[in-house]
Amino acid sequence: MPAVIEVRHLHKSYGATVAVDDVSFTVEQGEIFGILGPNGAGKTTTVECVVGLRDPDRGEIRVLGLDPRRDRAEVTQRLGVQLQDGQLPDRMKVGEALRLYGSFYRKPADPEVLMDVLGLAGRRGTPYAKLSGGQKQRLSIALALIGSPEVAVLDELTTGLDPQARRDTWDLIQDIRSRGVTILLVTHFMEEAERLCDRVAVIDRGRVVAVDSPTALTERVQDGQRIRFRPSVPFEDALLTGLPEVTGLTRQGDLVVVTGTGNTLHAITSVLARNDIVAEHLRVDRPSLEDAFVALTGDRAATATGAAGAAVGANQPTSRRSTPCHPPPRPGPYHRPSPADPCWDGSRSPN
Ligand SMILES: Nc1ncnc2c1ncn2[C@@H]1O[C@H](COP(=O)(O)OP(=O)(O)OP(=O)(O)O)[C@@H](O)[C@H]1O
Repeated sequence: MPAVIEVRHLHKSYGATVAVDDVSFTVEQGEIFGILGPNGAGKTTTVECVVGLRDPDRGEIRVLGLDPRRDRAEVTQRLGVQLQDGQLPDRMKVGEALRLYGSFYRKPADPEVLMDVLGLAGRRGTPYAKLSGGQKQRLSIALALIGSPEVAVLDELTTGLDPQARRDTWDLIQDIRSRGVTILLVTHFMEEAERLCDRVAVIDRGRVVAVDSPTALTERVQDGQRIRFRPSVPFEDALLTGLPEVTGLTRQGDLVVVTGTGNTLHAITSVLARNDIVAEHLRVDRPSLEDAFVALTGDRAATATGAAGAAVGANQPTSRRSTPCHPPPRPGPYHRPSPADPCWDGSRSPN
């Protein structure tokens, strides 16, 4: 079966800024495919080219075998898009927005069903301005799905949501995929990529540095496991750093953190025992996707970890671009390509 999305040697600059240098990947039917990368890596520019909102300088893109620029009317009918910074007029109601968007499509989904699935049924008559952040996010997903798309492109879909709303949204995305929709997902969140994505393209400085499943990416991390403990009595680093299994040792206050390969745990606990040292509060961490990400992209990807998911570059200032078609020139475009949308007709900010 041909790939649903094919991107080959995509290149896109904004003046002197090279946003996307050389990006290639394919997305197969029924996949949830993630694009992960630090701020400014070129993720949004890549998906904007994929959905036809930007003209690549070089490279080739096919979506369902179509050229997103040349065949844009057809691509628009078959591709649902939720891009960053979507906005609707404050007074537009949830039900109205869905009906309006549905009118752009040949085979619109039933707004009532979508509102049910997305937990918006009770909000049918609520104006956009009165929705919570999570409800706005769910509405933006509903608008991406109102055309019954075969492919959905979702950019930063859970940014700004609380942990529970984020988890609910993940369940929703899995449900959408189980209905046969192929999903291209841009994310900053490691846990999101790990939970949802079948495969991930890691993009750094406009280039793909790896494409693989989250598990396979994690397995690439050389330093394997990380062991933390509090020693019952002080000891010299050399006691453990001399072991062939140990690749590193750091101290965080009275906590010792050892990284290693092979059976590091056995090696260090044996040595400690022989020296009458008890490893208290011992914890073994397996490498995570975040470790793989940092290994692949270097220190630009310094991240914060947390139960709700580590955010790539969470401690970096957000680089901002001018999004296409901003401010929206007509009701509720969510910057989505629509035959009726001036955005779509090239009247937006320059490519
Ligand atoms: N319209 C634009 N005009 C000028 N520069 C832009 C424009 N859009 C993006 N850029 C620049 O291109 C580079 C890639 O931006 P892009 O938004 O594609 O990255 P990103 O990985 O999506 O970033 P983020 O995670 O912060 O959203 C950045 O240096 C950005 O500042």
